[in-house]
Amino acid sequence: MPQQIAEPAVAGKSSGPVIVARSVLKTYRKSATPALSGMSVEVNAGEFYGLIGANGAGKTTLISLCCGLLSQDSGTVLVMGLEPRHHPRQVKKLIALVPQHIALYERLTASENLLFLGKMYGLGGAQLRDRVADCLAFVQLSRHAEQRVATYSSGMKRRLNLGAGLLAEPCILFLDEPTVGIDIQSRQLIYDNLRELNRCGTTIFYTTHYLREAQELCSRIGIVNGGRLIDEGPPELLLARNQSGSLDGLLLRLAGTGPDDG
Ligand SMILES: Nc1ncnc2c1ncn2[C@@H]1O[C@H](COP(=O)(O)OP(=O)(O)OP(=O)(O)O)[C@@H](O)[C@H]1O
Repeated sequence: MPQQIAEPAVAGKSSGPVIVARSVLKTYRKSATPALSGMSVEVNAGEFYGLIGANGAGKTTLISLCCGLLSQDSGTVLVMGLEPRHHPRQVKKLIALVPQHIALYERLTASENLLFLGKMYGLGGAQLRDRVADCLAFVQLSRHAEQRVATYSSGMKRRLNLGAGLLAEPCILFLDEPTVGIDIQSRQLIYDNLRELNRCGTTIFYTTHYLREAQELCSRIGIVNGGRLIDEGPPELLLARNQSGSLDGLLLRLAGTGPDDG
């Protein structure tokens, strides 16, 4: 079982959607086709929401908009009622992003990485040291706290990447393919950690290519194709409604066989 982690201050106490995207359009500069072409999705407080879709479907773009890293061309994006592009600082206090790439300093130890990041979040002193210890324990890396990240396996780096995302006790955790390329043992540990976080009230918005994983973890799944949501629902309803035995089959049928299918 993962370590208990403190419940976020506001999470679980509000009801209604905490993430809203409405008719969002986004085309990258110099790109001929839109990355998002009328994306609409709502995620409620306390949900474990999974977004699945082919490469290039628009998942990372949506997360980047929600985290205030990009601006949409039109449409609405709200995170806990705030527009990330207009209130990036307030939104950043409420959320954390665990990106697809490993965002860690290889030459620093695990604790040094988290201490550095914690200071950037405005934490300090005993509070910061406690948070670092809690986050390392949560991802079961306490024993390797003083080891340089360069010596970590990819699974350990992924776990530390997740631990880093939890430092500021976010109300909403955005995870962009957090388990890509890691072994089943480390993946299982991450699943346990995420379930525990969600049980404690953290809303999780998550993208993955491991469809079984989405089916196992998520209370609701959205299927995105060509920059818009084409179906969504609890996994079992989604499968029943589409008379499909597996999410793989459903995704292939609804979203085509690959990113070039249009
Ligand atoms: N910085 C960028 N500049 C131009 N085009 C981009 C940029 N980032 C993404 N795109 C394009 O936007 C579309 C959506 O990309 P996005 O990364 O959001 O998809 P994704 O669903 O997250 O894909 P993956 O599963 O491969 O991570 C793709 O066509 C992609 O080529």
